[in-house]
Amino acid sequence: MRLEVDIRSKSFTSANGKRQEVIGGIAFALQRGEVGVVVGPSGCGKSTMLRILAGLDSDYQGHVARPDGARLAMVFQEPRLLPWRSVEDNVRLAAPDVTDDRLAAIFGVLELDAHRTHFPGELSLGLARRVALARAFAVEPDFLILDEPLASLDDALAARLRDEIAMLVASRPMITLLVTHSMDDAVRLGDRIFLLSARPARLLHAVPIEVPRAQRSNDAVAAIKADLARRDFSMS
Ligand SMILES: Nc1ncnc2c1ncn2[C@@H]1O[C@H](COP(=O)(O)OP(=O)(O)OP(=O)(O)O)[C@@H](O)[C@H]1O
Repeated sequence: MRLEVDIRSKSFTSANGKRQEVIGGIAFALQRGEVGVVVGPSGCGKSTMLRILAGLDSDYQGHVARPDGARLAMVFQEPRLLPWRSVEDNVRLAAPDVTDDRLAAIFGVLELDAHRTHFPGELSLGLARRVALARAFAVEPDFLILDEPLASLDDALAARLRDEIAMLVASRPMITLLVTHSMDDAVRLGDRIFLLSARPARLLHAVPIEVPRAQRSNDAVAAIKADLARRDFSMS
């Protein structure tokens, strides 16, 4: 089971008819069990790339091979919950085959048990993100895409949710691709970090993180970040 990405070019035509290249060359492969983290400047084309990988946009030059029959789950920056359905129904509608035990386990890890009967309008952004993540994991995906799942949360909440994501990722061998602006999150969660240039996005470096995720203490993370800074990976 392998994801192969070779996007040579992707352009949009703006309202005034001008073509604008958004992706200028991104190629990598991810194996089952691997977590790839994409880091790049704002507006460089990360969400555009994720839409291509998810199969939502086929208007590009290049080739993407998703694993045959792979079940895909995607968590967008905004949680996109059904407002008139409870938390539990939002998850069950997306994953009708989920067992009560599996649901309880996911809600347990994501600290959602007390919110099963709440409606999306009653939830903070952090809780709504958790529900979107619960929905994604309930589907038991083979390929999981997370677009900035920790953005706009305060530091403590982001750290908790990051640990919860790490726990859920460890519970299932899938291909995970996560986008973030934070080198700290990238180093804590990734097996490989893909550093993109400013628009049009090109893959500048694919950096493996050799220390196993479970052994990434604060000290280990600080050392990895210092090493990356020393190697001065330029992002432009
Ligand atoms: N449907 C579209 N039509 C025209 N231009 C688009 C479209 N979607 C995205 N763009 C442009 O493509 C560029 C890249 O957008 P994209 O959302 O992929 O960047 P990003 O790296 O995810 O940004 P951010 O870090 O801010 O989330 C932007 O300049 C955006 O305006």
